[in-house]
Amino acid sequence: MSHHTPLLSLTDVSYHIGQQGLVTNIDIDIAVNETVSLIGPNGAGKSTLVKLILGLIQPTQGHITAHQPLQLGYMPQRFTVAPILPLRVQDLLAQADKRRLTLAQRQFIFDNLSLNHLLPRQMLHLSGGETQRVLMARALLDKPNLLILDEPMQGLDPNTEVWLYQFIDELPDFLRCAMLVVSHDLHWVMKGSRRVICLNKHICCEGQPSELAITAEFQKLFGHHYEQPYVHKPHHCEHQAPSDVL
Ligand SMILES: Nc1ncnc2c1ncn2[C@@H]1O[C@H](COP(=O)(O)OP(=O)(O)OP(=O)(O)O)[C@@H](O)[C@H]1O
Repeated sequence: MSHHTPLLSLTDVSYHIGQQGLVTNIDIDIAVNETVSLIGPNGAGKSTLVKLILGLIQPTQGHITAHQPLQLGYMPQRFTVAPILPLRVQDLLAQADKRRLTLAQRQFIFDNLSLNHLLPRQMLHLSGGETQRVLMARALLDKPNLLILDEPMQGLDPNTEVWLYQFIDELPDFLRCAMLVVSHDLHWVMKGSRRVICLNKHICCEGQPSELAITAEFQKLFGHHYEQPYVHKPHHCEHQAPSDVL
């Protein structure tokens, strides 16, 4: 299927609570295997849009159409486990549908996310970065055709962050999928070639990063934070080989 085969369309979607429009008149098309970055200030409606796509809430206006059977993967912004609930990493991951990936493919995910030693551990006792890796694995094990990442880099140290961005940029063929990445990391968003949608209740602008920075509304929202092109500087360290990054 080509990059331009449509996967999902939002048509004039709004979500209101009473008189308040959380998102309004949203038109978005996502193609098969396309990566789209979603940015916008706090309260812009990004999480609301994600909930609409996940089907957790229904549009109060407009409609959402899947052009292919959707298999959604979702990596949440936060994951909290009640302190009294025993939940091991392997218990959480066991919820994925085992028929969708081969054993070797599942092992690829465990190996690349360095999860093998974490499997017997309690979710409650994991560090932030370890939790993110488990949540990423959980989303991928379902072999989604649309993967939604909600601020996936929160709480990650710079090395792990660089590594995780690279991981999602270079997913192997068997995991290739469309991605919607909610991000506050303008530097990552603007250095890539992925389509960017800037939300501020409505879509205030969208396009390739090179086109985006020049629109007036974008400048107003982000101009003061986005003055210089980003230069990517992984923190090299004599004592840490790239494979030790995790
Ligand atoms: N159930 C609700 N009832 C009332 N207001 C809500 C509800 N859910 C969200 N809101 C409000 O809607 C607005 C959009 O919220 P949303 O969480 O979608 O924003 P966001 O772009 O994800 O923000 P952030 O970057 O801070 O995570 C916010 O002002 C929020 O307070």
